[in-house]
Amino acid sequence: MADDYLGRIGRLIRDARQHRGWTQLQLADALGTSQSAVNRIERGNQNISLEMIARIGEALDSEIVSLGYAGPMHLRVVGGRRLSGAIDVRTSKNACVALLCAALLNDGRTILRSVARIEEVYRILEVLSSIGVRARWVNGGDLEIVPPSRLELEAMDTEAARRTRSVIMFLGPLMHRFEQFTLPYAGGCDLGTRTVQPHMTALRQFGLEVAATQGFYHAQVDSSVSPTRAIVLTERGDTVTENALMAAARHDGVTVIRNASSNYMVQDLCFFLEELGVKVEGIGTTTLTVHGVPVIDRDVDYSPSEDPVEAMSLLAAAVVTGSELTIRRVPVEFLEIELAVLEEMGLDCERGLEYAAANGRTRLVDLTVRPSKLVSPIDKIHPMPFPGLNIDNVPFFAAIAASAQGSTLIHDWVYDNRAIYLTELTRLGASVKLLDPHRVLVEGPTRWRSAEMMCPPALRPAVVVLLAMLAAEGTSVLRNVYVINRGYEDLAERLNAVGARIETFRDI
Ligand SMILES: CC(=O)N[C@H]1[C@@H](OP(=O)(O)OP(=O)(O)OC[C@H]2O[C@@H](n3ccc(=O)[nH]c3=O)[C@H](O)[C@@H]2O)O[C@H](CO)[C@@H](O)[C@@H]1O
Ligand SMILES: C=C(OP(=O)(O)O)C(=O)O
Repeated sequence: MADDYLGRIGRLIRDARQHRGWTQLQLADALGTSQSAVNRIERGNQNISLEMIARIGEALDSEIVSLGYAGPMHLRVVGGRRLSGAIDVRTSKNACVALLCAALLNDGRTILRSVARIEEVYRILEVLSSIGVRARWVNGGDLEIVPPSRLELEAMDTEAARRTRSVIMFLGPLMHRFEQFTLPYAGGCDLGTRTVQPHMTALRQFGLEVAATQGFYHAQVDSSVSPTRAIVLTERGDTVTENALMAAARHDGVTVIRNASSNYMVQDLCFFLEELGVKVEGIGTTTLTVHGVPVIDRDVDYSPSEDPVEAMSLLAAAVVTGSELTIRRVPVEFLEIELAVLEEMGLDCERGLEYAAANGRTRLVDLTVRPSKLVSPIDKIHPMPFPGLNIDNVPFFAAIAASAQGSTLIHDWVYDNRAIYLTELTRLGASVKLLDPHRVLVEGPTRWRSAEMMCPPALRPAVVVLLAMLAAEGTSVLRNVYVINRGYEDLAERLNAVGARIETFRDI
């Protein structure tokens, strides 16, 4: 009976794969497994988990194989366990999505190496595929992107586009291809108001005018307009800097961008533009000078760098569980302030020798974190644009502060809502008092207790809750973790490999 069941599922998978026109190897690549494993699955010779069936369904875009509707994913966490061993940091969501948008600048073939397999990337891939871009996984984890001679913008998958904030970065590349186009409003984490006005102000100097009506941006480009002086960004934002860079990349002339973000994803984009033949001066500073190239048609390979925010998340996992854990491939330049603050709080951690990331530019270290008696910092924790403490790392300080002796003031001036979500930690036993929408006071240390709860609708606070569950004795349940999968690849499996016990389950 069981064999028959496996055989039937195998045949369904084979049919769906053939329908998609994929080889077994292509499916294996998409799943990060071997061709022989796919062969065994298709012949019914392999036990297959519900999770794997859901992944195959997603990869093949087949409702049959996903057993109808694969519902939201949840996590069951058996907490109170120490982590140990070593875990690698993967490539960053924020660089990967920017580079996928930047691939639209190139008429040639772009290969991005070891791209994070995360929902945010999947959404951008869905948008790219819907407009005719050939985007496919190759070599197990690389992405090959080849734009068609004409993008079919009218066919855009607007539902996928609305689920990400990153689609706003289509503005810069599309300006070079169309005099008129329409994009849906950008989504992303629910963090309160996130204006796109700085994007419009910057791109206006390249002739872009945007009218926003009924959920869409209607863009109009006057190609006779070009910047007559330096573009001064009204905010030192990451994606606005990336949009200005992409507009400048194919602008026939030299563009100076001031008040630019020099954050990690912006640096990755600059390195990629250099591969495309666009000279960028001032990388790592707040003034970027871009020597544009009107036509870019190159076959290029680029390796996005490791994610500093994932590194911070893993470090926080070690701290809250009182573990000794080595976090490998940490992009240390983008974690310097965080480490300095943590060392002041008493964190025992050791850095190995620096080595270069696969892009040859970003500096990495392996970092070993040891169980430490932490005390609260004297000054408040607050973010600043790079090289300040990373805005996306602030939430992790809530979990760390809850593990430290004393009270810590966390001031997230950037986002309207993110600090509010940190109060969810009280359900797991922490003392987190909301002073106003931007400030929380955390009193530690905490005796964590298990709980069952929904994910807050924001990526970093959701991961912070998961980390607290790892620390809490007993079994916790975290429901609807799409928001975590938006930015982290196989987080549960990878934490399990260093000693966590997290089970994934779905409503079917
Ligand atoms: C895809 C991507 O790369 N997303 C990142 C990017 O989003 P992104 O670049 O889209 O960030 P936003 O433009 O939303 O800026 C974040 C917030 O910071 C405020 N702000 C920003 C800069 C500044 O100089 N002054 C200021 O007030 C903005 O008004 C906004 O409220 O940057 C954010 C801030 O680092 C990160 O949280 C996101 O993970
Ligand atoms: C806020 C974040 O992402 P996004 O800009 O994609 O919403 C984040 O990465 O924490």
